[in-house]
Amino acid sequence: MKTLQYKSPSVKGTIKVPGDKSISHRSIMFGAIAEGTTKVTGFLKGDDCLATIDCFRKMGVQITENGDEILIEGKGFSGLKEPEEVLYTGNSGTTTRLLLGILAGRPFHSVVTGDESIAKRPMNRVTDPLREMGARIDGRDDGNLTPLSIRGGALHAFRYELPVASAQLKSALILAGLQSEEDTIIVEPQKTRDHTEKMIRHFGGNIKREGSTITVSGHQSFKAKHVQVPGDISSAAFFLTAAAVTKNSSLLLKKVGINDTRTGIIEVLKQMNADFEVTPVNHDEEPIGEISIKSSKLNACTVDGDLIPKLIDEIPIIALLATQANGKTVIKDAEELKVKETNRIDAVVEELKKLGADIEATDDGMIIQGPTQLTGAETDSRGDHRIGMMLAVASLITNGEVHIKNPECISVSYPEFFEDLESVTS
Ligand SMILES: O=C(O)C1=C[C@@H](OP(=O)(O)O)[C@@H](O)[C@H](O)C1
Ligand SMILES: C=C(OP(=O)(O)O)C(=O)O
Repeated sequence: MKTLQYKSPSVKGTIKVPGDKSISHRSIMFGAIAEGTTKVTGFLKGDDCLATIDCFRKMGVQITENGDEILIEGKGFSGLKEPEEVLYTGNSGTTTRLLLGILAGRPFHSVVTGDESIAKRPMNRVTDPLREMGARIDGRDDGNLTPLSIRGGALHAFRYELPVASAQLKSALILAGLQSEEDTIIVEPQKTRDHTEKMIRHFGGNIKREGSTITVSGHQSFKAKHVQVPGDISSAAFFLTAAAVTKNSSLLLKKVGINDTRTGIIEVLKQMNADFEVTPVNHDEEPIGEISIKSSKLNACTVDGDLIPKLIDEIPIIALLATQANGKTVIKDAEELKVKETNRIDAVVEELKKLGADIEATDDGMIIQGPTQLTGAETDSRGDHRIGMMLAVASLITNGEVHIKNPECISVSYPEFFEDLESVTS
């Protein structure tokens, strides 16, 4: 249990959030399937990405830590060995789903399982199309739930329209497609984060995009590269909110990834009239920027449609922002929240209600009326890192203590979160 109480704090100073989780996972995967030594700097040493490292070590890939660097001795797709042990993906949906895409093309047997939250998350969105490509996959609920058993092998030509906007599903099919005998064509209903596509190009592979259609050719091989992981905008969102909702605040966030498939939070801050500025500092494939933000007088807004995939993980903290914005904020088209680490519609609504927020769940999102003075209460992260961090930021503006059950889960994406929060609050 964590107890937090602040008396009218300001959020001030400079902060560098840890590495991007999505890019960190992919850096290990591409380092493992490339040939040569890949060096990764800025890697997120959170539980989820450490689970990815562990899975590839179990397939015989040598991965070492050298201070701030991770070194991966890749030997190509064919260098991956049949694991003797179960591949344990912990709490990480990204590890589980992307790994399935790699395993689908490997000529060996493996078993993938995760924690009790992963055991409830739907895997058939990935296993059904991978079976159509030629992989043999079985598991509970006809291959929908972990543990999953995979026997990969030759994959054939495949065209698939994704039934759901999911970068994990898209990436799993791309990773399988890279090993296929023929082309794989994937059509996205909405644009989702494109870190996999960018990493393929970075490692010397090719992938084409025309409108919403992605074409991946098979039998690709990659050469080791240096990957520099930018700060995670999904982690930055908690501090952007902390500064915007508190008085006399002024915060600078350095080296934040501002890939335009991830900047939905920036668009929401703009719509809410927040006092902030984004300054790009490079123009690389994965762009990086500095974001400065001050205490803000916020207006309510609508968050929906194509914006949702660009901020899907930020919705818990956007809900908190909305409790401080003037008017009715409507979040819709976000059914995917129901299949994250928790059902995040229920978790956000029920936990924020405990703090006195005026918030209602809908079938595909939530409606929040603001501004409200929040009050202290007993709350529960429910084992979901993003709910835990949202509740911790909420404690900055409650007029009593906030007790958070199971705060440890925050180490999934942000092991130093409480130290960083401490360092910018006064
Ligand atoms: O591809 C990725 O790295 C991720 C994709 C998103 O999931 P979905 O693909 O399920 O939307 C996101 O919620 C998750 O935190 C990371
Ligand atoms: C949904 C998330 O991650 P994953 O799907 O990888 O568990 C998240 O980090 O909010």
